[in-house]
Amino acid sequence: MVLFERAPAKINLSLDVLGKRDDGYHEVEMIMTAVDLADRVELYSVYGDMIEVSADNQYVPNDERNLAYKAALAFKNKYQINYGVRIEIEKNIPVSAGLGGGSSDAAAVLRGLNRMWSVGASLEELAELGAGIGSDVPFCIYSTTALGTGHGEKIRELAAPPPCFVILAKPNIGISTRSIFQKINIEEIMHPDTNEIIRALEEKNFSNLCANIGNALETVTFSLCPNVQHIKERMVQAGASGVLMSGSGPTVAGLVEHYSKAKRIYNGLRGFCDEVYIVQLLDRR
Ligand SMILES: C[C@@](CO)(OP(=O)(O)O)[C@H](O)COP(=O)(O)OP(=O)(O)OC[C@H]1O[C@@H](n2ccc(N)nc2=O)[C@H](O)[C@@H]1O
Ligand SMILES: Nc1ncnc2c1ncn2[C@@H]1O[C@H](COP(=O)(O)OP(=O)(O)O)[C@@H](O)[C@H]1O
Repeated sequence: MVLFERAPAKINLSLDVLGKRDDGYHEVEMIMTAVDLADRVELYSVYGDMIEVSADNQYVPNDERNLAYKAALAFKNKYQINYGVRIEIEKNIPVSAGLGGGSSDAAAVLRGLNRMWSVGASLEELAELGAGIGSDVPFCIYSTTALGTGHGEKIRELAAPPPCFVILAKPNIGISTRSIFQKINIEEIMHPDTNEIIRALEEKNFSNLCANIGNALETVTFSLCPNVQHIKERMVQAGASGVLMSGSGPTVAGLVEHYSKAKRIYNGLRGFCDEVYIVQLLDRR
């Protein structure tokens, strides 16, 4: 048997850090929404009790370090499944980019194995299981628009953003989420107004949304990688209505209402930045 799952990337519309916790994580408040740039995850049932994983990207490990492997192992343990699975991942989401690609692959494996082995777990149960794999996995189980609290794993669905185009620009550097969190100085960071963003989503007010989006981790990533700040400034100058870094970076996301403007900004950034995409939001509620 073979089945496939789409694993969409996410962007942050906000990311606020409220404080450091005793378990080493940071208490966050962040709004995320899924976009239509996605990995393709194929699941093959195989004889025996093995988990095999392969991804067509040199930066992604093809062993038990792969988040998709971890998801399959967690699923088999939780539901006491003795079957084997081969996971093949077509990577389209840039790696270590702040776009949640690995987390989305893990979430896709949980959803897919739930179908393949007819376990009948609810999405809430899969999200709870996913929280043990990574902070972003619960969001990726739903891949809509949501507020993430705790260390990001507590998910509350929000109203969908107004339809828009998003330019994603990723410079050729990978960012370690852990190292960015380690360097935060809580006294120095900016705090986006999460409630204003939620209100803008509820009112489908594009300009208020763009005026309020923001990411507390930008200060840290910009100081380590000034190129990320340059890309943000270029997008603002080029006329994007709202611009912020996604997650811990280095991808910068620019929001615009019309495709023609997205295309102009895209053309201006290519040649200056290695990977540039125009994507749309997945959440069309
Ligand atoms: C900050 C976000 C925003 O989406 O960054 P990106 O990965 O997208 O850049 C995510 O929540 C990341 O989630 P994820 O990539 O799953 O990270 P995890 O494996 O849970 O955490 C990696 C490491 O980052 C630090 N960490 C992560 C989340 C958090 N709320 N506080 C932290 O301090 C911890 O040191 C942790 O060991
Ligand atoms: N299936 C996977 N896809 C991408 N990266 C993975 C995967 N499994 C493990 N990783 C590792 O996880 C790290 C973060 O990857 P990724 O999820 O792309 O970053 P981010 O959370 O910044 O979007 C990388 O070091 C990568 O090698």
